[in-house]
Parts: sequence; structure tokens; C-alpha cells
Amino acid sequence: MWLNGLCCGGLCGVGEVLKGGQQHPFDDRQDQEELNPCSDCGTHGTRATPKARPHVVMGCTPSILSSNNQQQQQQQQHPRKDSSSLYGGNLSNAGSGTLVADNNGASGNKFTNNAALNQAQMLGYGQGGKDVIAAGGGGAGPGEKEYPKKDSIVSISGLGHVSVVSNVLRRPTIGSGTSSSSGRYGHRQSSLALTPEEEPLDSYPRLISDLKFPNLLPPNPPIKILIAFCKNDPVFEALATACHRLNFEPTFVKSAETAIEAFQNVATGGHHIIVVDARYPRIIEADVLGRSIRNSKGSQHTTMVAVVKKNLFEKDDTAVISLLDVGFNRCIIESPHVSICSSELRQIQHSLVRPQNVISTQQALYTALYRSREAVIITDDSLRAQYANRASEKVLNMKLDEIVGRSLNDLVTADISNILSHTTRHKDYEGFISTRRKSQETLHIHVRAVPVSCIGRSPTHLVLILEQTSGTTLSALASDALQALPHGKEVARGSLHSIRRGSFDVRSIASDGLRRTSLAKLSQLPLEAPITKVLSLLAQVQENCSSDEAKLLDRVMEFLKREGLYSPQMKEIRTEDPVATDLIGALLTQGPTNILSSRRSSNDSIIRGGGRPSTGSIVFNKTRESSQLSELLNSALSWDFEIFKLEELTEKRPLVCLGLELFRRFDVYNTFCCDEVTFKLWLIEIEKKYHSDNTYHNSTHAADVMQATACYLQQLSNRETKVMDRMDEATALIAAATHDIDHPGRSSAFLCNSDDRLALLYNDICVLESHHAATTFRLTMADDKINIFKHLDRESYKLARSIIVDMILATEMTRHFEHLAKFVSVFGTDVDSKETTHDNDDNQILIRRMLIKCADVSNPTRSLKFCVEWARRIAEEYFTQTDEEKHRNLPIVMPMFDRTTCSISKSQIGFIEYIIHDMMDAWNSFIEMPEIVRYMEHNYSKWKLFEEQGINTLSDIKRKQLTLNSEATGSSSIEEL
Ligand SMILES: Nc1ncnc2c1ncn2[C@@H]1O[C@@H]2COP(=O)(O)O[C@H]2[C@H]1O
Repeated sequence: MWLNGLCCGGLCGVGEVLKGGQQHPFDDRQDQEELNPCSDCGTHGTRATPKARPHVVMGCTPSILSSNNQQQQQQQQHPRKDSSSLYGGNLSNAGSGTLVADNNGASGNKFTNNAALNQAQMLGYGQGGKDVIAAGGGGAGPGEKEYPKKDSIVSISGLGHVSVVSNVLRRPTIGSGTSSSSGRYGHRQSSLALTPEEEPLDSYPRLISDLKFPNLLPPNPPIKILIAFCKNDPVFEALATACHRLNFEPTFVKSAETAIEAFQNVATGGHHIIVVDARYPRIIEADVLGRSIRNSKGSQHTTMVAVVKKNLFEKDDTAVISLLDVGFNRCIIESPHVSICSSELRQIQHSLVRPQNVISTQQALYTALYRSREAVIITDDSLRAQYANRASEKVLNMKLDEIVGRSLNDLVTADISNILSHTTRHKDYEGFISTRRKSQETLHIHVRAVPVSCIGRSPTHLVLILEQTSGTTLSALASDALQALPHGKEVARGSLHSIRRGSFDVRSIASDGLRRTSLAKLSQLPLEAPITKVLSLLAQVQENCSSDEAKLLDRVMEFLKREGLYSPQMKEIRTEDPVATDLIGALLTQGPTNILSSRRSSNDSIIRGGGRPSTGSIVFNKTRESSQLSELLNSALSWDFEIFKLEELTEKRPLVCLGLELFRRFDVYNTFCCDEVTFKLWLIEIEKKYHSDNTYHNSTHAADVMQATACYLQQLSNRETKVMDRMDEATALIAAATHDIDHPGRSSAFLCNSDDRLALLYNDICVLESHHAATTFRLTMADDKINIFKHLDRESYKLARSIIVDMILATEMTRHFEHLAKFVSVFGTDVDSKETTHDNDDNQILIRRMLIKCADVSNPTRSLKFCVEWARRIAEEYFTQTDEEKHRNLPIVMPMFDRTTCSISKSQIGFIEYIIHDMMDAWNSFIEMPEIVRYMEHNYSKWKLFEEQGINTLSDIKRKQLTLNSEATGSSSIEEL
């Protein structure tokens, strides 16, 4: 039976009891705002009906239920003196009634805070309410009615009401000491119970201190053990028999993939122990499996054991250490003896599994804290915030990652020595302080500071409970609202004022005709855009100025009325060189026509043969094991990363290798709560979708863009003020990896001209980029095995999706100048970009778009040998397109890109001059990576030189590359340029 199974917390007494295990308590949609009248009695407000939230502490099944009741405003606050543990310090002292029950709905000796105790006490339930609240077990069956009895589990409403949820059959005797053999925790009959032979839960007598600061009891199922062994040898047999003897529930699997699947299985997974055979790394890669399990949701309290060969211990401990580093808790030596295996497992159960199970219950307490309406911040002994709940984000108007890690001195403006003078003497402090909200506005707020000693006797942590009194709340809200209001006469259309002002006169409508009526209505509608306001202000200025000024203003207004304020006027970009004109025109033009190119021709036909070579599966293990590869991946965040060497080592499949390395470095597995195996399978599928026969738009380009993205992210993460959070980093890497997926090696204009199905599907608009974004999600969501988003909650998924889609679409070049202009207008090259706020959704979008754009066309900013190779590859792809256009008699998008006549050097000069130079200048001022500008300038001068030397065609470039490569065998780092 669920604790919160009653309609209004049982006030009406006719509430229907939900059947245990029903969907209701698990359903997030139940988390609605309170104050609904009870549907059964129709009278009692359910304001304080506790919200029941499921908590997964091990595996995937919720096992603990927490509820949090907002205490009645007027109710007297009792001084709270108890504080001796981290839990006790915060939850005990929180003013809201917080009650945590197990998944049988019994609070038992789970957690009850002081506010809940006080509420119960006021209603006369037991001495101090403690016996009542702590009692557990028993209870009515589904549908039975309940009447308050003294010895009952209570549900406490914010209105101060207590309702009965279940009866207590045996009343515990508080303070009567512990039972002879139980000790503190000896009361559960379970393989997980701390002393399994003891009495049932509800008859265990508890100490008062246990009630105030208890360890929540862990969930109570038998021990589930997952055994991943590739063969049934004697070691396996001994282990299996030992499990049987210990009454463990084993699952046997033979590979890493099936192990992950078994562990993640919602119904049967979530094992307490996983034993992995680490003796045969070629069959089961224990380290990869270990990392994947650790990155799986609900694995943080699973004990992982590796079985290793005896000689592993005899040699040196590096192999053992590396297993421990990836998340194994223990390495045991292989043994074919059942008694040895039994004893090992027994010891693991006692020394690792039990403490883990107790610790796992913290999750419920953290959830209670997170849901609390009081702001709770916990600092360490040097007063740095270590924990902050959701309410504190609101109070301080800061994001969690801005609070955590910050010194208390930065969070409050008051002198905190007063607080410390109390807390260092183990005394609570109560009073008012001023908090420093991010908007620099201060907020006076009531604070209770409670010192907590986690180790030893002196305080190791400080718990701060910030309570907004109604006055402070209102003033903060009022000032927030005032700030949001438009000032002076500029009351926005759509605001209350404007709507009233715009309400139309019924009589005038009646006298005018229907058409005029609707026009009148239209003009009154709140449709005014900011630009309309600017225009009307300029029109006002025009009335009082000289005729010359008025003419000038006319021109200004003319420009402002054009669509696409940030789009460059293509016709105005006139390059002197026809090659550059062709290229820039093609890049900036949406749809089938190259707006800059005047030549249209179609003549020689060159047949482009061959389909896509088979993608095959990658031989990942082999390449991973190669020391060359791991050495190469060590430099994964260097701007001089050897991308073409990676392409060679991975047999043209560099994305999986580099992707896994970068995801690991940026902790993407944790951010997405998703294991490495899923990411690996995902990367394999994504890479397969890149066309390896494209010379440029293949998976090496994707890997290169991902690598540039990672370098930029790395650079941004070194900043004092955080620009990107973990989700931003993870999504940026994913967008980079997928941004050109399934690229056909032809431009969007080509697809439009050839009536390709993609052009028809996307109406000639953003054809390729729309296809890349759509393919990414279609592919990922189609198969759970590769669905890297599967563990994100709906909100996080929506956020991740919107960022990824937006970033992929930003790589579309027709909006290049628009993105650049917007970025420069906010983070302009002259102003110190560090001073510009990044913490603004619009600015964040600008940064993300610029980041992926600069990564996408970073090739001219890499060292010369890479820059030349990329230029060769893109030229080859352009030439192939021209070949096909000629062959199929299609309009030629870039007529100058003919393989027999085109100057590649000239195309690069134009590309750098018109597209790359300003963008990289702006990006460098923001990100501070001078090497990109130095490389770009060096490459530019080299292309000029090549051009003078007549190095133009593909074969010229190939010859030049040979000399460059032999020159570069020394080093080509930026320092030597
Ligand atoms: N070195 C280069 N020279 C000419 N065009 C380039 C070069 N690098 C990238 N591009 C173009 O810039 C475009 C950016 O978006 P895409 O990757 O879709 O396609 C790219 C190429 O068409």
C-alpha cells in the first residue's frame, strides 16, 4: 500500500487506497500543483497532499518514496537544535514536513524530519509524535476505510492535519534499548538486511537518535548477481555453485553486450553484484564493460568484481589498478574451489554490498531535499558550497553549477563571521542575511545555519536553510516583475495596457463596412514587432529634421524594411576573381540558382562511376589495441591532431575511435546517463551513414569537425566564467559528429536542380542540413540499442534535441553572414568578450552556432599540410559535381570548378578572404586561440605564393603535397611558422 494512496491525505476518511504497485505514484504527471479540492469529499483542499516521488536507488525500479509537505504558514516554528549528521543537519531542520517511506508505504524507521514530528505532536499523536510517525507495517487492504488511531502511520498535511494511512499492529517501545543480538540495524529478514536473522521491521525498538538521524533502510530484495563469463570453465562452475549456496539470484551472460542488456533490463536488471571475467580481454573487455556499467543509470551502488588470473597479482598492480580506475570495486583471483568463491562472495556481501545499499538510500534524501521548498545549501569546512537544492537556485537566481563550488562569501553580502562565531562552537545560528542574487540585486532572507560533523567532532559542513518570508518573496518577485516591464511609454503590444488601448469601439465597427472592420481589428492586434517600433520612432524624428537628414533617414528606413536584416546583399559582394565569385555565390545561395555566377554551361560529359563501397563493420578491437592509435588519441585535444593518420589507422573509420575518446574526455556518458557500449554502437551506425566515397564530406570530415569542436570546448572550459555546461558540451560534440550525416557529396543547389527527393521533401530550403538533422534523430530513435538519449528525461531530451538540431542547421552556409553579424554585434571584436554576458539563452545560441560553424570550416586554420589536403578534397568533390552536372545536362552551379581549368589556389584565396578571415578573427577574439588566426594567415600567404608559382590544378597540388609532407616530417607546429 502506498503512503500517499489517499485522495486528500485521508482528510475525508473515504479516500480510496491505491493498490500497491499501481502506476499512480510512479507517474510524474501526478506531480501537479496542489490546492485541488478532494474529488471524494469535495471539500478539503489538498494543498498539502504529499507528493509521492519514486526513487531508484539501485537498478531501475523505484524503491523508496519521499513526500514533502509544505508546513502551514502561520504555524509556529519550533526551534530545532538537533544536528549531528549531514542528513540531520538539513532535512531535520527543514521547515517543511518531510517524510520518507519505503515502497511498501511504511515510514518505518525511514526518515522523518522535525517539522513532520512537530506537526504530529501538535495533534497529540504519541510522545512528540515520534512513535506515531516511526511506526510501520500493517495497514488496510485496498479499498478499506481507515480511521485515525493513535498508533498509526500518519500523512501530514500542510494545513496541520494528520491523516491515517495505515495501522500499526505492534507499537514499538521507544528508548527501551536494542534487542540482544540486533545491534543498531538488526531487524530485517533479508539477504540484504544487516543482520538477516532478526525480527521483522515493525517490531524493532529504536533509539530516539535513530529516529532523528537514521540511516534509511535499504530496499529489501534478495541479492541479484550478474555473472559475465565467456566460458563455463571450473572457475565459472565454482562461482555458480557458490551463488546457489548463498541464495543469490544469478543471471549468467557470455558477452559484454548481453551483460549491459541484462543490467539495464528494467524488470530483471539492476544487479547488486556484477562479476566480470577479466581473464580473456579479447572476448570480454572488462574495462569497457566496467565503464559502460558505471555509466548506466542506477549503477552507482552496484558492486563490480573482476575475476583475474593469479599471475596478474604476481607481476605488478597496474592491470588491477586500471580495473579499479574504471569502476570495479574489487579484483579477485580465479579459483575453481566452491568454498573459496563462497567465502569471497560472502565477504563482498558484508563489506561492500551492505554499505552500498545503505548509502544508496541517500538518493531518497537528496530527492526530498531537492523537492523541498526551502532553499538548502551545504558548504564544506572552507565554506565552499558543495550542495544546493532546486529552491536555492530560485532564491539566488543562479544556476546550480554557478552556486556549487562558490564560496559563501560570494553568495551572501552579509558578514558571515557572525554565523561562524556560532557554528564553530557547534551552535546553530538564526537570523537574517542578504543574499547576492545574480542580478546583483540583494535579497534579505531568513537563514538557519547548522554545523554538522561528518568525521570527528569539529564541524565539517555547514547547512544553510534559507527561508523566504512572505515579504522578501514579494519584494523579490515585484522587483523581478518590474525589471521585466517595458519602461516609459514603450509599453509593448500584447501587454495588458496595450490590449486595453487596442480594444475597439463597437459603434465604429458597426458603421464601417465589414472589410474596414476587419482591417481595424487587424491594426489593433498586438502584432507590433520591435522593428515596427524603430520605424515609427524614426518617422517621428523625420518630422523635425532638415530635408537632407530626412532623405538619409528615408534610406535608413528603406534598409530596415527589407527582409533578412542580417543577410548580406549578395549582389553587393563582388569578388574580382571568377573562381571566388562562383564559390562564394554557391555557398551563400539558397535553392537552385547561384546568385553570383553568371555563366551557365553544360558540355563535356564525364561519367562518374561506382557506387558506395561496402561499409563493413569496423575492426575496433584490433585498432584500439594498436599502440599507435592510443598514442595518437593522446593528442585528441591538440590543434595539430593528425586526423589523416587516424583515418589511415582506422581504415577510413575514424569517427568511432575519436568519438569515444572525446565523449570520455567530456564525460558525455555521465551527462547522458548512458553507457559507453550504446555510444559505441551509435557511433558505428552514424559513421556507416557517412559516404566513404565522398572525397570531402565523409566521416573523416565529421571526425575533424568533432575534434575542432572539442578543442574549442576545451578552451572555453578553461575560462573563469563558465560558458558551456556539460549538456552544451555533450550536445555540441554530438552535433559535430552528425552534422553532415548521409551527405551525398553534392550541394543543396545540385539536389534542387536535379529534383532530388530530398529537395522535394524540404521544399528547396536548407535541404542538406535538414536531412542531416532529421537522419540523426530518425536513426538514433529507431533502435534502443543505439539510442543515446534513452536515459534522458523528457525535458533534457527536448533540450538536447533542440540544441543539436539548431547547431546542425547553423552549418548551412546561406545564413553565414547573418550568424556572423549577430555574433559580432553581441561579442564584437573590439569589446572584451569576457564582459558580455553568456548567461542569456539568445547569446548561448549565438555561441553554439558560431562554435560549430568555425569547426565546420576550420580546415584553412589548420597547419598547412592539413589545409592543403582538405582543399584538395573539397575541390575534387566540387569537380565531381560539375562533371555530373555536365553529364546530366543540369545547370552548373559552379562553372569555374572544372577539373581541367580551375585554380584551386585562387578558390582558397577567395574562400579565406570572404568567408574565413572575419569569422576566425571574431572567433579568436572570443575564444582566444591565436593559433587559428596564425595558421590562417600563414596558409593565406602560401596560397598566394602557390598562385604566383602557377600551382593550381589537382596534380599541381598533389605534387606540392609531396614536398610539404617531406618538409613536415620534422614538425609543422605553429611555433615554427
Ligand atoms: N577549403 C575550402 N574551400 C572551399 N570551400 C570549402 C572549404 N572548406 C569548406 N568549404 C565549403 O564550406 C561548406 C561548409 O558547409 P559544408 O560542410 O556543407 O560544405 C562546405 C564546403 O562547401
